[in-house]
Amino acid sequence: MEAILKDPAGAVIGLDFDGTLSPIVPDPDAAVVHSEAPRTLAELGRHVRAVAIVTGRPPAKVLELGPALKEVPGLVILGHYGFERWEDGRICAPPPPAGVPRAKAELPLLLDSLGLADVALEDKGRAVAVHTRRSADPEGALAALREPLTALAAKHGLVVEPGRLVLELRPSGMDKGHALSAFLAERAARSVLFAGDDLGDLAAFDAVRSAGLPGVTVCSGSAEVTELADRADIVVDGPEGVVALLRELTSAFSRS
Ligand SMILES: O=P(O)(O)OC[C@H]1O[C@H](O[C@H]2O[C@H](CO)[C@@H](O)[C@H](O)[C@H]2O)[C@H](O)[C@@H](O)[C@@H]1O
Repeated sequence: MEAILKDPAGAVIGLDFDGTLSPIVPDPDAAVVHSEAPRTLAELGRHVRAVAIVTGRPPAKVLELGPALKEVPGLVILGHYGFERWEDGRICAPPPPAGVPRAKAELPLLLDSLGLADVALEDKGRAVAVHTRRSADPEGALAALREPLTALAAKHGLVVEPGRLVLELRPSGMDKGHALSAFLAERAARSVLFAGDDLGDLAAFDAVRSAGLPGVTVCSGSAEVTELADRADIVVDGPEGVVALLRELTSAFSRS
């Protein structure tokens, strides 16, 4: 953190969305960005080299759940684990893989055969997520789904990305670590801070460690995922704690 405080103009700040900038809620479509996050990111952005949201969500969805983020100067959203990028009001995205609609078409029958009709599907375009948060037995449903979804993903050239009571079928070849590393190089970062809450953020933590730069990893803590806290430099209390930390950083930059 010392390097970031000394030289904010060289710092890149990477932030996950769900569970980090947006509190976890039962319905993925009902998630909203923390009310103070857009203003905080705008203020932070005035001091640092770049602020990027690095998320498993499509960028368009992030902007739907946090419309005020569109007004944050210079903000970049690396969505779908880095496959899609939003910047300056434009989305850059390669064509979605054919395996996703094929896997999605097979899901209802598979879920039915497993007796798991109460799980929720999230069509993400470039991926499809199976959520168990609102099931009668969320952990049991997740365990029952792991093997059949892995087989379905393999059949259609996809991989399974595990998350908070969710298993997502998505294309391989990209993760938050690759996305963050490429962004650090692009911006010639001199230091980096990344905050996340979920298993998909571990790749970004690894990218911070291997960047060859002074780096800070922040865990947006929850009782649901403990792996990140063990590997983080700083643990804060959920999105409220993340926003408070970013505010403190901005105040420190303003004072110096
Ligand atoms: O990379 P992220 O920004 O953390 O996105 C990861 C997944 O987040 C979303 O699911 C999670 O948040 C939901 C809303 O709070 C919650 O209902 C769900 O249980 C969580 O797993 C999102 O729906 C997924 O598409 C993202 O991949």
